Amino acid sequence: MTSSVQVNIPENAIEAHNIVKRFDGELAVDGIDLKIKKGSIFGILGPNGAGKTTTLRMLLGIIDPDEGERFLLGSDDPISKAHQVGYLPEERGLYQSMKAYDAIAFMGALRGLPLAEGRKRGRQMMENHGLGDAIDKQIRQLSKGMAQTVQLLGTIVHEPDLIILDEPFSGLDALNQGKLERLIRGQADKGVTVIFSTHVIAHAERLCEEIAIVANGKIPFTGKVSTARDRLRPQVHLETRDLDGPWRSAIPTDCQPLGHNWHFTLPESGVEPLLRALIEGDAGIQSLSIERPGLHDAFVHIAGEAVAKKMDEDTAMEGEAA
Ligand SMILES: Nc1ncnc2c1ncn2[C@@H]1O[C@H](COP(=O)(O)OP(=O)(O)OP(=O)(O)O)[C@@H](O)[C@H]1O
Repeated sequence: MTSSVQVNIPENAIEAHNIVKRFDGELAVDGIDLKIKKGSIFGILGPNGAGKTTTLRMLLGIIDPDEGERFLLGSDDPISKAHQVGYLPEERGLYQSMKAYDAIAFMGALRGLPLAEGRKRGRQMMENHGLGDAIDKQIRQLSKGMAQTVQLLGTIVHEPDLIILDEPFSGLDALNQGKLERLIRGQADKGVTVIFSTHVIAHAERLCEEIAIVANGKIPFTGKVSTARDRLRPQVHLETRDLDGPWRSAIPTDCQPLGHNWHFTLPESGVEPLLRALIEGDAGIQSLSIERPGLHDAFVHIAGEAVAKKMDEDTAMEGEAA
């Protein structure tokens, strides 16, 4: 019997220290560090092949890292915590001949929930998620989106403390993606930790307080979405009546107007000195907007153009396939 080490890290659902995984000598995950707070929604963001699934599998204990260590709910033996964890793998699949509510109960039973209780909860959950008409239907009779929702309900039917979802939005239409976002928020509101991987920046931006950006088996950034965005300075878009005047010194010297429009990075001194100079210098402001960069811009800055382009292509390809 192997003994497991319990560490007291109450604030973190997951900790990984320098975990490495090679397949046939090739590095799939190259020394990743992660800390994921309990009760948070955490996004693992990166293009296909970046190492997201391999990382999740190591965190769950489905595969072991070649190097490094990871703790799931405080244990270095993640499998021992399986009853407290819900996992939606990237490969979807349910027994086609099972009734929908039974499929949910079956998944719960695999995580220790008595079948009768799973059936009761399965029926209730389907009602609550607008699938009341499909409760007694076989999986093969459901649409792809409905089957995926049933699988997701089966992932959470045993009321886990930690939910790990691998590309949960893949293959869902916009309506079902919205429903899934609400379900994830609802779980987090109950104090459940939700970790999901995605190659769609918008989902991470809408849902997560914290993210990890994964590129080529490494994590070039992990932390708050707002911290990632703050790595880039806001952009100023200004239209002036005049083209010259004392206010001109407030605009970076290398910025040339396009007609009467100026586009530049907000100077370090911030918004107020700029506004004061424009007003007191009588620039005749026709329009002014100051835009904080979004997560997409931050992603390009952190992961590089090539990785961002690959991720945009993955998203576009999926859109075509859906
Ligand atoms: N079982 C395996 N055997 C060999 N190579 C693997 C195996 N699993 C993953 N890899 C390789 O490891 C790298 C990382 O794959 P991984 O599936 O973790 O990426 P990902 O970011 O989850 O992308 P995707 O969403 O496409 O699965 C890829 O080069 C992949 O081909």
